Amino acid sequence: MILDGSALRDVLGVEVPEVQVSAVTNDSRAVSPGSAYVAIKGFTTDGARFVPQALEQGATLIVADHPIDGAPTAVVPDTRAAMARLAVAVNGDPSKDLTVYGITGTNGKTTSSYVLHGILSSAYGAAKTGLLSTAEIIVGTERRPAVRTTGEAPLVQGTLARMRDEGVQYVVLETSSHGIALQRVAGTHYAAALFTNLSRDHLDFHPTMEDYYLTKRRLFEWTDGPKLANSDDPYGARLADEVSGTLRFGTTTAADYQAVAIEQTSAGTDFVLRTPTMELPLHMPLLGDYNVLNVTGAAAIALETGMDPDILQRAVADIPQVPGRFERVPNDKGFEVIVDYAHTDVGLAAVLDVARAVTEGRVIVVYGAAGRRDPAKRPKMGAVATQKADIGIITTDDSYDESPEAIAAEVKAGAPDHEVILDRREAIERALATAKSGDLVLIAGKGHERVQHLPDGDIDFHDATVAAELLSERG
Ligand SMILES: CC(=O)N[C@H]1[C@@H](OP(=O)(O)OP(=O)(O)OC[C@H]2O[C@@H](n3ccc(=O)[nH]c3=O)[C@H](O)[C@@H]2O)O[C@H](CO)[C@@H](O)[C@@H]1O[C@H](C)C(=O)N[C@@H](C)C(=O)N[C@H](CCC(=O)O)C(=O)O
Ligand SMILES: Nc1ncnc2c1ncn2[C@@H]1O[C@H](COP(=O)(O)OP(=O)(O)OP(=O)(O)O)[C@@H](O)[C@H]1O
Repeated sequence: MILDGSALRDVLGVEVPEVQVSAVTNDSRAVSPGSAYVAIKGFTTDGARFVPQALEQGATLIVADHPIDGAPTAVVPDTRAAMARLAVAVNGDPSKDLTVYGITGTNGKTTSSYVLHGILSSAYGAAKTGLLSTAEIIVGTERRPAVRTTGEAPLVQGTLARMRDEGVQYVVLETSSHGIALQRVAGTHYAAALFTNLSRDHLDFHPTMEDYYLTKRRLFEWTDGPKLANSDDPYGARLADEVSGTLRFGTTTAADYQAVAIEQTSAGTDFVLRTPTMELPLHMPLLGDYNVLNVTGAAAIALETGMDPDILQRAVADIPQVPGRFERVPNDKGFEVIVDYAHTDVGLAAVLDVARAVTEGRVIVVYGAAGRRDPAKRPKMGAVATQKADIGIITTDDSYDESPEAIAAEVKAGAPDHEVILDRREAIERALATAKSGDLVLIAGKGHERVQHLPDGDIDFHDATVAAELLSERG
């Protein structure tokens, strides 16, 4: 849509010069003629520095929190809020025509999002469904890798508009706390919301756990339709108490949607979903207690938004592999090689429990901790790996500008017996060389990711591909 001066004044609620705007971005490098460039004061730099580039590339309007000499500027009190409002308006408020399911929580967002997307695709057809997630953005049958969990508002609203225009109806929007706090999803109409759990993470961004929780709670405050919270989790139980209309899911009798009679089989997991009105036996191809919770939440939201139970039952049986989540690397060596995205102490503990449950042999884990993020979790990850695996090799995750040696030393503080091999390929190679028939090698931390961020720059690295290469080199 093209917004003229008067439409822009309505959207922004401030004085705007007589200009026309057909797109919006906060990245000067992405400005095309007719764009509004929103100059955001970021955590590392000030977007105002890039106004000359934006103008040179054809920006017709600058949105900033202060007047900018020689540029047609709208001065707003909050640039991120203004960007969200512009992104909604310029894309014709796409979420009002879609059924958007928001999924938030510390662990299990991506898995729950894929599970719900898989269920919706089987029930309503792939062409009718979409997904914005950490791993991929899926529009109908087209898939592409995502850059972050919840992109900036122009990406979110632009993708929702494309979905609307291509006939998609049901959209799963993985919603991170950064996404909520930095207004990346502001103005989105959520038809339903799901909360998986909350544990220590992102404390480099949120000053306290309370702030982290309250940020996630906002998603539930915005949602008019069905809201489901995991009542096995203390924060989920609190959320259900605090936001009226929230239903509970979990494995205890406190839950409105309760998973009972859980049995792991070699082909997956069987359980019965006890709902307020029926008992629905379900079989899913996924392993692990946490996936029972992920599927229970997704199934509950599907039923609460009107899905037929028989259709749901078939859809759950057909849930596809989630990229990088307990992903098997096929091989003929007699041991299992699994890639998993677990990158917190809680996630690592959960996936190591699954690894232990499905193997008769030893569990060998290759793991590390990322740079920039909450350093307090590093020794905790070491302690969890020591407690739950037979052999541990500490390696480099995404260290960004932090020293890989220093991060590994912090992890090792919790795992004094674990060897440190900083080169991730070498660490994986050592684990594969150590494994014997019946063992399970778990490569944890990076899941679906295809790039490793290191102090000297980014390199291509995809755990499943590297493991497959090393396995074939071993003959
Ligand atoms: C803390 C955070 O989220 N930061 C994001 C934020 O950075 P920022 O606001 O500090 O931006 P900045 O780098 O200081 O730059 C200021 C402004 O100048 C602009 N700029 C900059 C350079 C240039 O040449 N031209 C230009 O216009 C930038 O686009 C930005 O608007 O805006 C940038 C542009 O969109 C993001 O790239 C950046 O994500 C960083 C890289 C990041 O790592 N974010 C992570 C923490 C994140 O968002 N994670 C969550 C949660 C994941 C989870 O659940 O685990 C997610 O949703 O992915
Ligand atoms: N419900 C859950 N509870 C605890 N751990 C889980 C749960 N679901 C998945 N996990 C573990 O956490 C890892 C990350 O899962 P997933 O990618 O679904 O979470 P996420 O919330 O999307 O993470 P991120 O926000 O970092 O993208 C998985 O690989 C698995 O090991």
